[in-house]
Amino acid sequence: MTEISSPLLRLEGISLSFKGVKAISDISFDVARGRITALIGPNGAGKSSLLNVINGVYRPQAGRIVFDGEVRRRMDPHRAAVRGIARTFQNIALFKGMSVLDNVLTGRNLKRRSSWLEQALRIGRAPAEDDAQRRRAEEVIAFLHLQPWRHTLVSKLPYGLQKRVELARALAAEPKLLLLDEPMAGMNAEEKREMSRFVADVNREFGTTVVLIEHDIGVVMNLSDHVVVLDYGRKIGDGPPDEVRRNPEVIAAYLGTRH
Ligand SMILES: Nc1ncnc2c1ncn2[C@@H]1O[C@H](COP(=O)(O)OP(=O)(O)OP(=O)(O)O)[C@@H](O)[C@H]1O
Repeated sequence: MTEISSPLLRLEGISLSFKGVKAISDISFDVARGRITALIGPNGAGKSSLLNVINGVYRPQAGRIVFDGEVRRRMDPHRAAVRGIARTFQNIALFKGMSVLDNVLTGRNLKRRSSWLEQALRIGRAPAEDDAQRRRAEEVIAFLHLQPWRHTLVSKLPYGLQKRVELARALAAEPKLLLLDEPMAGMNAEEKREMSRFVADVNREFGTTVVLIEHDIGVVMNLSDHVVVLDYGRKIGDGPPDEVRRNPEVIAAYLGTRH
């Protein structure tokens, strides 16, 4: 059995290159269960690549990943989703021609037990399952205050709301680990505050462990329990926000004295 006190995710010596160009060099850190970890660092530091390693989109050349007690050289995207890793993307990846509700329902696909045929003909397990899936999707929509737009096409929504729908779809999968790639990018200060509150609420209400990439240091300091700093693919800081903000190497990277 997995110990509650063990980290939900452990990265050990992860290195990743693209055609010989190093994107990530020997990165190790732990993500504690039920906490919010922020990944920060200048553009091109390797943050998105690292999320792609965690959910199995990229295959690291070295290192290993321990997720919820299971050790792997690499994750496989489907297996990562089945094991409870959900993510949102820097450039929103929703079905723009579908309603908010239908998008959130797609987040529940892995939870279905009925066969394709049962679903197509609405027989067997399908009808009861459809009702249960819909109820769960509606709960997530209510939790994230998206009810007024349940039947609105995603393409008709302003950017900030689309980001929230993406969060809803990821949450609908009931993940253990939620990976958020710049959930507040392109938002104004009020929208960022609102999104921060939603992320904090998700974490508190459902105990979901969160790893997020964020450029706004104010948001990071307020929201996260733990900060990991990357620069040129290397880890240059790892600790509580207050400690990391005093780290001279982090200050140098951010003030641009080495860039
Ligand atoms: N698919 C890819 N093919 C080749 N190089 C890539 C690929 N993905 C990322 N890289 C390179 O890897 C390095 C890290 O990029 P990554 O996108 O992970 O950084 P980042 O910290 O997320 O940056 P940003 O804040 O701009 O999103 C960069 O030099 C980038 O050009």
